Amino acid sequence: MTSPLIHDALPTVLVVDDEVRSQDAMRRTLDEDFTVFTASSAEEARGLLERQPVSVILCDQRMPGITGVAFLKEVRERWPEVVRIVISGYTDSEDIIAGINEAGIYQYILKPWSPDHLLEAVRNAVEAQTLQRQTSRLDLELRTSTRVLRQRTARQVVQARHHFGFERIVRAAGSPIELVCAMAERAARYDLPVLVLGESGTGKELLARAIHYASPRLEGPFEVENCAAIPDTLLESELFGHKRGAFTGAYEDHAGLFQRADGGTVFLDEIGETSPAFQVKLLRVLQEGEVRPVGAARPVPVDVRIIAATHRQLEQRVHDGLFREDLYYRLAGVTLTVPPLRARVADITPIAHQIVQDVARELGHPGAVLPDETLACLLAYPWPGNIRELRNEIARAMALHDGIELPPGAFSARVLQGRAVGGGDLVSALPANGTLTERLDVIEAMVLRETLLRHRWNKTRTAAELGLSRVGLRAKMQRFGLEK
Ligand SMILES: Nc1ncnc2c1ncn2[C@@H]1O[C@H](COP(=O)(O)OP(=O)(O)OP(=O)(O)O)[C@@H](O)[C@H]1O
Repeated sequence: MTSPLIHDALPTVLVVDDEVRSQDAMRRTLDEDFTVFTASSAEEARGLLERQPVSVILCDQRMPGITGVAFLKEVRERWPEVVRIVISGYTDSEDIIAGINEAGIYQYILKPWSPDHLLEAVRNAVEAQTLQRQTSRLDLELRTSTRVLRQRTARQVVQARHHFGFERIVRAAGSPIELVCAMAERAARYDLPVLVLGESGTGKELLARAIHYASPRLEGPFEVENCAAIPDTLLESELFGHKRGAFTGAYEDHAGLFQRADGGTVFLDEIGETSPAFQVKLLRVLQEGEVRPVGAARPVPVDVRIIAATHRQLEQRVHDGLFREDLYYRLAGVTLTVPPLRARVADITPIAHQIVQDVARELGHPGAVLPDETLACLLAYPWPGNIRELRNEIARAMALHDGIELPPGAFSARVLQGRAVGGGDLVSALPANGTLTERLDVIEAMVLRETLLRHRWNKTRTAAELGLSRVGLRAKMQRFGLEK
């Protein structure tokens, strides 16, 4: 065995041949471009491979005790990164062909070899090894970053679950939204489409998110599209994607929201506003489980759960021919109705407190206190814009009012007038959805609130005016969350 002066910059080649003359010939050919080691037997070669990193091994097929291919098979198992070349005469070719796959031979060179051919073969082998190393490094980096990404995703999932779970839906004990949440939590477990009905600002999106994070899809994305916000043509490309050149301005392929949400949930808000043409396309996606990007020849399979929402009476729209019946039934696997805020007066106080905290955090505000007089005022207003309106009112009052305590005067005239008339206009205050009992409950709560306010929360006088016993009045106040 000979060990050359190791030249750091040159790749290393190990020549294994029991004939010293062949070894020398190969060394002379390769010496200028490579650091060449030689070994006269498999035994010697093993010793060297154990001590010395080698890029390429050139092995004669005929050696005492072991064939080149059999030895290279061992090399493959123990030093898989070494690129293997076998050198043989014509008569050996059958053995080589039989073992070539098992030994993972990069190339075999026939004797008599020409120096140029040998040099080129070794150069190519070194290049192949460099590429292989780069690929393995990239592969490792990819696997590591995917793992980091997954870990981060798992952490984010826990956080998201905390931020968007059902506990984020603030409500008073006994609130009608409790029943909605209980149904939603059950529905979340099964891969059924969900249709969420309710007026604007009632928390339909919040409920949809909670469903996603309580579902087996929680690690997948939750993608939101407001179908009323963009014209039909854009909506199609936004949801289903488009191919480059599909229309003017489509400079690149674009993955649509459905593809981005693969494995997760798509929340389609304001579904009632979509055109009949778009409804047909959406129906096809739901039926076939695949989307066809605009301008694409082939559809792409997608695996998403759909939660759709609307403030419209969707069944009525079906009846009026404005919404496809077949699509309606596809979307309405489970239908949940979020009651308006005025139908759950008991929720106003805890939600208002939560909003104060949220807004303080978001605006970097020191925080605010809502005195009883202000809460009474908030309770008396019918909140046609629901929780979104409540949130806007509180944020505005916190931003504009000096001082921690927010008196009724910090709120807009609309809200103050609501208090003055004790519940506002009855018709506009009525919920758009719900059973007769639910709607009558809203009216009952408004009448109670108005009378209580007029009598400055004096229960004896309020009960007397309404023909109730004090105990009866207290029970109703409790039921509707009308505690001052
Ligand atoms: N129960 C609740 N507790 C606390 N915040 C709530 C609650 N419900 C809704 N919100 C808040 O009210 C605002 C409006 O809610 P959301 O956007 O979910 O309503 P929406 O019904 O989807 O409205 P739209 O139909 O207009 O899209 C959001 O800021 C949301 O965080």
